[in-house]
Amino acid sequence: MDGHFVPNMTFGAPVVSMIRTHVDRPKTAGGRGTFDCHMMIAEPHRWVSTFRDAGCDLYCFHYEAAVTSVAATEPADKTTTRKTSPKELIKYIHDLGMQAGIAIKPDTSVDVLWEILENENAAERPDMVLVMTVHPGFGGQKFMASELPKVSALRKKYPEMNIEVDGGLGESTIDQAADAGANVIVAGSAVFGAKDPGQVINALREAVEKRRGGKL
Ligand SMILES: O=C(CO)[C@@H](O)[C@H](O)COP(=O)(O)O
Repeated sequence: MDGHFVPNMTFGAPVVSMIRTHVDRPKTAGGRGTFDCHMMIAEPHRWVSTFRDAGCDLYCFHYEAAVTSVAATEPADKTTTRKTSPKELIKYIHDLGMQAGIAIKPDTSVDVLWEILENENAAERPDMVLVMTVHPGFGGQKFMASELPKVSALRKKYPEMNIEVDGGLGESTIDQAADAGANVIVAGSAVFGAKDPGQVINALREAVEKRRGGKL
């Protein structure tokens, strides 16, 4: 969170880099975990290489930020090329060796994603879609079930794609999200506020696995 795209600020690349030293690389690379960096920031093209170098595995940017990036001035960091369209940005993220995610806010229609997902060039297609189930900016908000039809529509067209939900997820809301087809779950308050975080994580994982025949 950068205080521009959303009205709040959180940690940046140096913190990601420090945490990375305590967490193995992705399972696919023999490690324990994937660093999925949800970039709630304006001008997401400017930070791709910085977060790659910090240890990010999946760089997830907001559709709204990519399409509204202004091209009037050069980026301060001239080592990165300005990328304004989602498909260019996805290719750039892939070129730098990361997976690419694209996120939409509650006010954004899922229809903006079809053209991006149907791109014939795999390098320009996202590996994951994130459907926000709160307005981004703050943890601890109420889950918006109104966003789940977007998840269902995506799952119907893309049975195997990673579909993430974020905001207000916990044991009381996971069934709705999993029923709609979400298989990547972000939970802040429910996990960090729990007496037994591991138990909550297991419950969320099991709810998804149950719907997906044992696979996330
Ligand atoms: O960053 C955001 C929203 O901006 C989310 O990732 C929340 O932080 C998730 O937290 P909870 O809604 O689970 O408390």
